[in-house]
Amino acid sequence: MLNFNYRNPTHVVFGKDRIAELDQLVPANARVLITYGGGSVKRFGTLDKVKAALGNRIVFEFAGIEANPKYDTLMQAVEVARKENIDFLLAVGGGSVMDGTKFIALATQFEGDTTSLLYHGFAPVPVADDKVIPLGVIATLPATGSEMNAFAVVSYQGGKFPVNHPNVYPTFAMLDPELTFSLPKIQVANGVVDAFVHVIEQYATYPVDGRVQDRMAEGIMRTLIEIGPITVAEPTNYQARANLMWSATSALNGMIGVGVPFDWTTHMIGHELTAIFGIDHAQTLAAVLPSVWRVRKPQKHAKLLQFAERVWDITEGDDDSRINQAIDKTEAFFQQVGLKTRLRDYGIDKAQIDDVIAALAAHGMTALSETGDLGLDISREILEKAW
Ligand SMILES: NC(=O)c1ccc[n+]([C@@H]2O[C@H](COP(=O)([O-])OP(=O)(O)OC[C@H]3O[C@@H](n4cnc5c(N)ncnc54)[C@H](O)[C@@H]3O)[C@@H](O)[C@H]2O)c1
Repeated sequence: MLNFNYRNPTHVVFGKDRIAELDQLVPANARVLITYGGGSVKRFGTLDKVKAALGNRIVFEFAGIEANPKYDTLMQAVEVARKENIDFLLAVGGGSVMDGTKFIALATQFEGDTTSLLYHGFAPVPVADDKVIPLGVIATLPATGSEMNAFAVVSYQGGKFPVNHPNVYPTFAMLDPELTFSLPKIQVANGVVDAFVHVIEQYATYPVDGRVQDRMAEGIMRTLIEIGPITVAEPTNYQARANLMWSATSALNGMIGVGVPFDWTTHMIGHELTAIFGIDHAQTLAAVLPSVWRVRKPQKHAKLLQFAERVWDITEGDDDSRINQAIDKTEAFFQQVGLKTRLRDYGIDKAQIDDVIAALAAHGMTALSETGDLGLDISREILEKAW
């Protein structure tokens, strides 16, 4: 196992009918900015319940944080936060709203060019620790794990940029499965696949004898395989949705990623596909992951074999056949929940792979993978196989 530090300060408040508890979770006398997206929180009555729970606090609202949140939109919220001396942010929404709110928390008191916050890759952005506005989240879409991690992804000038800082862990994350019942089926399917691929990026690398991490990862994946199709088909099945919600949070709250290598190739290629073609985040992952595996079988041999046996119960055949069966079953699982797994099915021409390669080059994505040896030539091979 590799050396690691682990700290996760987010207070998880899980279960139905918890919104009234905001009164204890949000500091009394706070000047609160509630952030949300396109209006589903208004339509389904969540916003009214949130405002009622906040009682006499001074509350402002910022609506319109879009999917794949844009820097320019978030800077409009930063202006509101600065003007109104906001000292607590409350995100109500999916990964895009939660991520966007983390960026607002960082940018509001940042002195200097706020676009510079976008260019630190996976390293924490350099802001003085006490200059981040605290935030809480009410998650309405189980997928990203943003509710219990310190990461955000922000869209800017045709690219998607990871941003992180230890002070943007939400102080609390309210996870009520019932708040997700209103999701369209495709968003639930996206959530199942997003969570699954988050686990994979921290699991399907090379073995370091991280037994707890591996078995937790395998447990999350088996859970997603069990409940994924059910929760897509039965939107109001509380137990299935509760298990999806906790799977998605557990997939990316840091626990399974401690002391093990990570990959993130699928995400980095996927981000370019979203930025260029507007394909939903999880759908890019569904198309890219099987192809990453088919190209990187030699590097991932041992973990893919373990994955075949422990996640899919595949015990027959030689090594290569077991790995191939596991990849095929994973691709079929993504299709079963409702996602397409080929780039051509998303309307991309084969010639447009050149645009993706150019974007990867422009964003410095030239040494991907758990070993940093995945250059543009291999990304091209992956994209061609995914087509
Ligand atoms: N921070 C992280 O660790 C992390 C990890 C993975 C992905 N991401 C990023 O998160 C973003 C995707 O987030 P997402 O998948 O949660 O989707 P999303 O937040 O973009 O939401 C997708 C759509 O669902 C709607 N929606 C949300 N909740 C709803 C509800 N309860 N009922 C009806 N509609 C609802 C939204 O309005 C939106 O139109 C991408 O930008 C991705 O890059 C972040």
